[in-house]
Amino acid sequence: AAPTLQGRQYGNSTCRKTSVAIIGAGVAGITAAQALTNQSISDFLILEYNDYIGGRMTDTKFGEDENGEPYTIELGANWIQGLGAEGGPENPILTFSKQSNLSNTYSDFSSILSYDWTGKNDFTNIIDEFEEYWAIFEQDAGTILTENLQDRSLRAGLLKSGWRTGLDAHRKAVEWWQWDWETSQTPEESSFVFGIAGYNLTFNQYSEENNLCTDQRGFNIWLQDQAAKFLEANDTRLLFNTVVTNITYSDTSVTILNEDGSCIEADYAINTVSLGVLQYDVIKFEPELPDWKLDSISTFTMGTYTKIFYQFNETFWPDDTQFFLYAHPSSRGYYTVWQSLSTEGFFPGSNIIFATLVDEQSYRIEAQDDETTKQEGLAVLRQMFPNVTIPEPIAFMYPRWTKEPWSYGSYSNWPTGTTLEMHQNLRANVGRLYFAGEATSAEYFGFLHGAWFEGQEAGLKIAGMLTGECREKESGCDEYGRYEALYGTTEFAEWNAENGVGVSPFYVADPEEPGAGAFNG
Ligand SMILES: Cc1cc2nc3c(=O)[nH]c(=O)nc-3n(C[C@H](O)[C@H](O)[C@H](O)COP(=O)(O)OP(=O)(O)OC[C@H]3O[C@@H](n4cnc5c(N)ncnc54)[C@H](O)[C@@H]3O)c2cc1C
Repeated sequence: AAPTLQGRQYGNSTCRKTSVAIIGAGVAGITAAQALTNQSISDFLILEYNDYIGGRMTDTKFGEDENGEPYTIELGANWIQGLGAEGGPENPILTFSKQSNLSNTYSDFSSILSYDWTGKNDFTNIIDEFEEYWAIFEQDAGTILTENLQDRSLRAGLLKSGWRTGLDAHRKAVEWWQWDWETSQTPEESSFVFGIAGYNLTFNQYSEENNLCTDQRGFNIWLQDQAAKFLEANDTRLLFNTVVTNITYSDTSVTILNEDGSCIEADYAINTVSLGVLQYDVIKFEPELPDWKLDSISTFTMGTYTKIFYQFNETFWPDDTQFFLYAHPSSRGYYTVWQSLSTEGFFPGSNIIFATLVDEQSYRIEAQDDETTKQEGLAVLRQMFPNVTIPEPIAFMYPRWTKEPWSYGSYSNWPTGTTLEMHQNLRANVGRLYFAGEATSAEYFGFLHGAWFEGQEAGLKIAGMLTGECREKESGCDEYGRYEALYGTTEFAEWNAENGVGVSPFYVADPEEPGAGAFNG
């Protein structure tokens, strides 16, 4: 039966009681629970939509090996990004991966060949060229940051540095490989300052190295192993297949209603659902979330990153190369990056290769059937390798991240003109309801380690408030800071003729009052 609100008994003894309710068993939810456990708080419940620990770190079985066994492939997060260098911190995801003996292989981005509609065509020199511009626009972003100048789009930053694609398909492909492939959005859609800062905080602070998980237990095994340190098998505090539909919050408690009619009454709650889930209004909040919260939820963006997997009966591409860059003559981002798994260190002999599409291209293929997409990719491969007779694949699949009701997209991004204050409002609690996850990380949005640190911080803050003992030194154990009004730079009085606006933007022509709209007399 469809769940209704009628069976709801808030504050009534039929609600299960707990100190802390955690919504989501992804990275942030598990680390929040671990932080609570480490502060001796064991009275929590984790409510999870799916039936596994991992959230957007999720895998599936695909194709088959020579023994007829399927491969485990990652549909979501796949890399440990920014491993860490000597003298600097180690990425916590690497630390946990080591504890789980996770199989992973270094992604060598210089192992790349380039192609276009004519077949093989070496334009990899443009990659080096782009990196020279990077050194310039990175400096510009730093100046904007330190001097509190106005943010602009990454596109504006690129143009200012002198980088141009014009209509050149090869330059567009290189730009896509260097930017969109990482952030899942275009330079037009991305903040210049926070895009570059986010990049540096991961790849300069840790290192530029990325390792791809090839573990046949699935990437999320490391998170399951961490969870097993404080959750028992079939722990009754972990509720799978539990879909939260309503949250009632106040300064004294949080009550949560689930789709199955059950309810939870908690002293505190941590909501770790994705920004996409928040944007789709899946969960009804009571009272309605305040304006400053709704503004931040609607400002930050959720990108989509789609991996399209093909298995063939042979490896017809060079099996010593990891990446294949393809420039389509007119469509930017059209099957631009292909990644071989049939390569030493990955799944050699698997004959598996996958393409990545993001953003508008992802939305386009999510709206069409599998067969159409399969044929599009095959047509691209046939352009890339004109001398090979490319057969139909023996296995094919791709996920539709934008349509997943527990994710609605892949990971977040900062649009042009955002501020740290606007972002802080995404992190800030409302009453006793807290928020954590990849998107609430100002430092590492979009990454596993971002979710990790944010879950930990929310858990520690709440533990501090419950026990009166603060472990969270830097940001404190009270509520998150918030900014209820965020002002721009242009005062209303500056809307005047001197600045080029001689007519009031609120003026509507009125025959009774001719000329009434003019400013300044
Ligand atoms: C395609 C893709 C590729 C990526 N690649 C990388 C990568 O290579 N490296 C990297 O570091 N990061 C990568 N990421 C990002 C990384 O996966 C995320 O940053 C991270 O997993 C987010 O963790 P989280 O805990 O914030 O959110 P989630 O993992 O989304 O956890 C939230 C949990 O809440 C649950 N939930 C949602 N709605 C409800 C509800 N109504 N009721 C109950 N439960 C609910 C969800 O099922 C989920 O388990 C990638 C993501 C995607 C999708």
